[in-house]
Amino acid sequence: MRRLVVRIGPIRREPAWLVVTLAVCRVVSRGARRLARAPFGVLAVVALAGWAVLLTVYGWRWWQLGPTVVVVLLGWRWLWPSGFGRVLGLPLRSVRRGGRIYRRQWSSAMDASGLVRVTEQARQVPRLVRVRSSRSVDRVTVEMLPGQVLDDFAGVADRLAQTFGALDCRVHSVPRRPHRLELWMLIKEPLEQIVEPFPTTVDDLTRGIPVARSEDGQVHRLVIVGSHVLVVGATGSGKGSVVWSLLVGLRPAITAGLVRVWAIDPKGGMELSLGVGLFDRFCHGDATSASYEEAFAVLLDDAVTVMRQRQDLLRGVTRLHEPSVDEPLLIIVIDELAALSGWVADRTLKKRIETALGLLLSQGRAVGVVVLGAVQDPRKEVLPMRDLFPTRIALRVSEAEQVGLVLGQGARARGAFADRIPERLPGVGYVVVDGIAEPRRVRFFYVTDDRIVEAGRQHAASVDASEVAA
Ligand SMILES: Nc1ncnc2c1ncn2[C@@H]1O[C@H](COP(=O)(O)OP(=O)(O)OP(=O)(O)O)[C@@H](O)[C@H]1O
Repeated sequence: MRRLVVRIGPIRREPAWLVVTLAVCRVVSRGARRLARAPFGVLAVVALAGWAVLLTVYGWRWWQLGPTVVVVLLGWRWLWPSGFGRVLGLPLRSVRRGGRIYRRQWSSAMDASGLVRVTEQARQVPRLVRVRSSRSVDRVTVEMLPGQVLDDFAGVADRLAQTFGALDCRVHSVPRRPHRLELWMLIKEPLEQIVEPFPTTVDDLTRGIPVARSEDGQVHRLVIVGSHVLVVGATGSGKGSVVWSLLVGLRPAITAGLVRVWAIDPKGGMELSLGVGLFDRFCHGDATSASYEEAFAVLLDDAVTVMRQRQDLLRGVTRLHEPSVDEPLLIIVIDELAALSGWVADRTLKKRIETALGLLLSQGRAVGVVVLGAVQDPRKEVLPMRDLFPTRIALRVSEAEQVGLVLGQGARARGAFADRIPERLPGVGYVVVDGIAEPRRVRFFYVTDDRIVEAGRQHAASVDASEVAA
């Protein structure tokens, strides 16, 4: 008798009963975990069980079960729509879209995109593992064939999007699963809505400050400890929202004395002055200074001095500084980097600024002196040290070539189309962190002027209160 077997990927073959049992166990345990996180879901199950007991005691009627379930589900959906969506709505949507759209066309879509391997013995198709849908994105997990890499899929992302009727397709690696990847099929623009800032705590300094929402609806965190951050974007692309999402999110750590901010605003203080309450030092040009670039050079030289002192202190003790009240993380915020590197007319000053910046960018992060810089134009003659920033963010840029200059060669081929971000979506951009293959598309928080001022006020009030207490 022939045994029924199910193909699992290109290599393994397992009996069907084992695959089905494992799948059922996975669905039940996932459902139970989701339910445990949804109080109304637990309540609904308890209510249904109670009702069933009552019906049994007073005479069980099968037809009564249907209306009971409907009433409970409607009540749940009405009273707690988000929990209902998470526990029931989205899993059902995942099953429906997974079956109707992806599984049905999978094999032919892989074929049409050149991802199928045909040998004399077999025709090997990358395996569709599962589909998880949110309202705007379908995350399709795929097991690649031996020898395939993420770039093979990234190269045909446009074709895959077109085949499955998505607006766009992004390819992401799966942590700790080198054989798998995720295709994020965008059903509708997930970053259309403005994102309100999230509250932060001191602990977020090490976990990463929440600064944005990513396409799958998750909060995106930016780790500034041990990393310089470069923000590039055309005028009006929302560079300010990146800077302020981070600085306002850092407010608890600033108040706790774990972070100090020195800010340089070459645009005469127009960009950063609202947050002056959060800064330890604030340096900007004005009409009365003959050469305000000199002031920028002094600030950068002082930062280099702090860096040197830290190096003496930490040499032989640790390779990565941990922020403390005695030795806080020092963040140098520079609103327009080009004004410091490319546009300085005085040659001596230009050299001095470039030397200080180069030293900070090449040696500062290990000892807790980091740079957060924004710039409109990423070309080498304007920003010679752009490669020294481990975290790079490209908001809307004007030309396709600029994407590679900011995010690294190949980033655009992996789906970072920063040149295609529409003007109506300021604050949307791609983030690349050294060591992580693919860029993430996110929308940064919309931080109003009032919030920035409020953050400065909160900081000042806490400092005053602690001084009075002392
Ligand atoms: N994350 C965001 N969400 C929604 N709107 C935003 C966001 N960021 C910025 N905006 C809006 O976009 C406009 C331009 O923003 P911003 O001034 O930060 O751009 P910029 O890149 O700093 O421009 P410039 O280089 O000219 O200073 C502002 O009107 C702002 O309200």
